[in-house]
Amino acid sequence: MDHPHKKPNEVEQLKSKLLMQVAWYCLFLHAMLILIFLFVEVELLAVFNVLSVATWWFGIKLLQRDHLSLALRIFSLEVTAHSIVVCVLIGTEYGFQFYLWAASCLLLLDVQLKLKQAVIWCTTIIVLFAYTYVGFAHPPYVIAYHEYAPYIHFLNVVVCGIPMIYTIGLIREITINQRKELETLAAHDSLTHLFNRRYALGLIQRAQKSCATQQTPICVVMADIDHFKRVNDRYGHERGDEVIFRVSGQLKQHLNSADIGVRWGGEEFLLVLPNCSLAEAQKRIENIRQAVEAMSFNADDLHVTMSFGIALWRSTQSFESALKHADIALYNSKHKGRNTLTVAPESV
Ligand SMILES: Nc1nc2c(ncn2[C@@H]2O[C@H](COP(=O)(O)OP(=O)(O)OP(=O)(O)O)[C@@H](O)[C@H]2O)c(=O)[nH]1
Repeated sequence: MDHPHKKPNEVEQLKSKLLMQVAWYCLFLHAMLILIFLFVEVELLAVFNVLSVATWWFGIKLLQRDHLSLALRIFSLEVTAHSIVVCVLIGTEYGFQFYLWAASCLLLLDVQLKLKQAVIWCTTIIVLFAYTYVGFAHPPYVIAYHEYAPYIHFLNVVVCGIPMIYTIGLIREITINQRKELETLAAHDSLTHLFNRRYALGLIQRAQKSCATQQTPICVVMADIDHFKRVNDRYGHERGDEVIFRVSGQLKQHLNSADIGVRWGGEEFLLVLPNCSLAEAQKRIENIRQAVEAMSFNADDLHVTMSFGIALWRSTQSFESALKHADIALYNSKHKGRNTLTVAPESV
């Protein structure tokens, strides 16, 4: 449900900004057209352009008050009516009917319009576009400088086409970026930015399959911050969060791109190390242990240590079984007095 204080939608904000620029551009364009139509003596079209300037001005005011949807509908109506009137009066030779495509695209940008309604309206506009070639072949007016009609036609097609491509391209980019952002949010834990448990399970299974195919070893490590409850109790929950965040950063620094670092629980982490032998895993985890032990925090007397349990994940074994062995090894590390690592006996 929408909350009054929710962050404004980035696509809607961008649409509003773009539309404001387009609206000012159209307002000046129509103002110029007043002069041009007076010059070529089609006074009726000059009058229509006065109405258009007023409409675009009104639309700009609506945009300034954040009425994007209403502004889009008014702009679309103006462009449709204007194109049809011009085609009725001077025919299709000048290419003004192409603005009907722009009107149709404007309506599609209105997300408050239901898709079904938008499709019906847009189809109607496109049918009108097609009809202009049939219905307005013999216009009542032949304007002065008629020989320039092909050039004006060319210009109108370009003026309609480029902004449409630009706008759709930009919205495409934002949509892709937003999808990536959502994927990152769904995959990571918000405090540590390590993978979350749910997302990591898929990664872990694929990593194990790949190691089994290539017949390379893979290790599973359970890690836990020692006496973390004391940190919370003595320094407060906020400082506790900072410790979890900084320790996670330390873990990340020691992970390769193929490794999978997961926040498994509150102060408990799972590391899956593909293409890594038991001996290599022991060496790497010992480095992490020493790095965590050497960390300093904002509170001078605060120091933390970590305990680890390492298991080799055999290709015949399920993940749950490898995890259980690593968990028991971690328990043994705790039992031995913490700040140490233990290899699961089954792995040796
Ligand atoms: N600040 C903070 N604390 C958390 C978070 N998640 C879990 N905790 C706390 O972490 C503590 C974990 O305590 P225990 O599981 O008893 O273990 P421990 O005190 O670390 O002791 P050992 O594991 O036996 O060394 C609990 O007090 C939880 O409330 C978190 O996101 N932030």
